[in-house]
Amino acid sequence: MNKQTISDIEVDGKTVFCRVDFNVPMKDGEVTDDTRIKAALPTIQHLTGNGAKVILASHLGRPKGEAHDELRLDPVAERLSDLLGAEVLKSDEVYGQEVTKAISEMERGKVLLLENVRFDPGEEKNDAELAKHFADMADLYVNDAFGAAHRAHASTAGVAEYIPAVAGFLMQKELEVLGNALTDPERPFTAIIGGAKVKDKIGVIDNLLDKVDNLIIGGGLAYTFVKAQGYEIGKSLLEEDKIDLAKQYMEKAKENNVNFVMPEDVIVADDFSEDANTKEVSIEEIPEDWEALDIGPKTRQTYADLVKDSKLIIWNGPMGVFEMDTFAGGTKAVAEALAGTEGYTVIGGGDSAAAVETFGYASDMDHVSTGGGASLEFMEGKELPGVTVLNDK
Ligand SMILES: Nc1ncnc2c1ncn2[C@@H]1O[C@H](COP(=O)(O)OP(=O)(O)O)[C@@H](O)[C@H]1O
Ligand SMILES: O=C(OP(=O)(O)O)[C@H](O)COP(=O)(O)O
Repeated sequence: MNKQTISDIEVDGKTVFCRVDFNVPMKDGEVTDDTRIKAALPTIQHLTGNGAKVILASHLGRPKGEAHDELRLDPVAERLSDLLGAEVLKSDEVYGQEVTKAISEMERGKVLLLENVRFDPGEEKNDAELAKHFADMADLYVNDAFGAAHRAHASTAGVAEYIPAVAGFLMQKELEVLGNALTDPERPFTAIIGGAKVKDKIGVIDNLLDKVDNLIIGGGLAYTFVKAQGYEIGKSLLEEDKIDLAKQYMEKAKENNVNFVMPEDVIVADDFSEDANTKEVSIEEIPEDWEALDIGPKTRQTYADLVKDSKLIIWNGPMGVFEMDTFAGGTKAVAEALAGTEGYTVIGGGDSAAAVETFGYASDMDHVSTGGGASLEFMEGKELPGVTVLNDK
């Protein structure tokens, strides 16, 4: 990586403003999944262990510049404290006198978590005043918030204008794993793209067609491609204005000698519900009033075989409506294949990560990215503002 990291810089005696992505799922005031908090621990422990005062900043949800009690970071501070086995100070302010006082009274090796930075209207506007307030608190900026690296906000980008700025370990790992996968891939290289966000993912497909050996399409995304091939898809998910693009991509796949793999059979349902009537049909036979909500058994086998024979597999987006047991089989089969392959496996995207977690395969994956939107934009070849602002090596 051509950006400086915390390994390149002395932190002893420094006050560090460290942006993390603690945008974690919560229910009734409790953190329900602490993956993102755990992922930031190596950076936090490196800083505290090497004599820095650590100021942590994160967003939670989308409060749009106003304080909302249910989006305060107190439960996150509590969980972080449990994980660190050490006290975590928590401020109710994003910046200001209370914060300044807490920092000046803090000992080295201690951690202070600021309030949800999106309570301040300047955060998402990348307001220079707010960025200066952040920079004034510290000697060094560390960005470890890979999940928010595609946002140009005051705490993810603006602050880096004023003090030295380096990447944390999580940021470094995410960029290296995803970067290596894309720039110097082991082959056969297979990408599996599914889910429902056709608009968001179509750009990734374009970029991946220049890099992969196999491009496997599943989930709701598949049916725009099936339609583009001239088959009827009943009431399955369709992005009408992307049909021409889908055709272009299938052409591009041929030109680039990419094995473009689509479902050959599917599970169709007469209703979008768990107890709908279902049947297995070939892709040419989707009935008019039915919708395809999962890939069928032959397709699962084909996809699993390709995964088994690949050296590198990137997976983004479930193969079916996996939240309903009736349509979870395809996603489960692909997750199982990834868990069993000897190839290197990379999972990106909130729902795919949740699926491997739900099915108990998370620990069998080589890398489960903490960024959904961020990993997609990275794979699309877009610049991530939260990375661009960091100091070059
Ligand atoms: N055949 C399908 N029809 C409709 N929705 C689908 C289908 N297959 C998957 N989905 C839905 O796609 C959603 C996930 O899509 P997406 O957000 O693009 O994935 P990710 O978060 O992994 O990037 C899930 O809620 C799932 O129910
Ligand atoms: O959860 C996040 O994005 P993700 O769901 O795409 O991984 C990040 O914390 C970014 O949050 P945002 O999309 O509100 O800027």
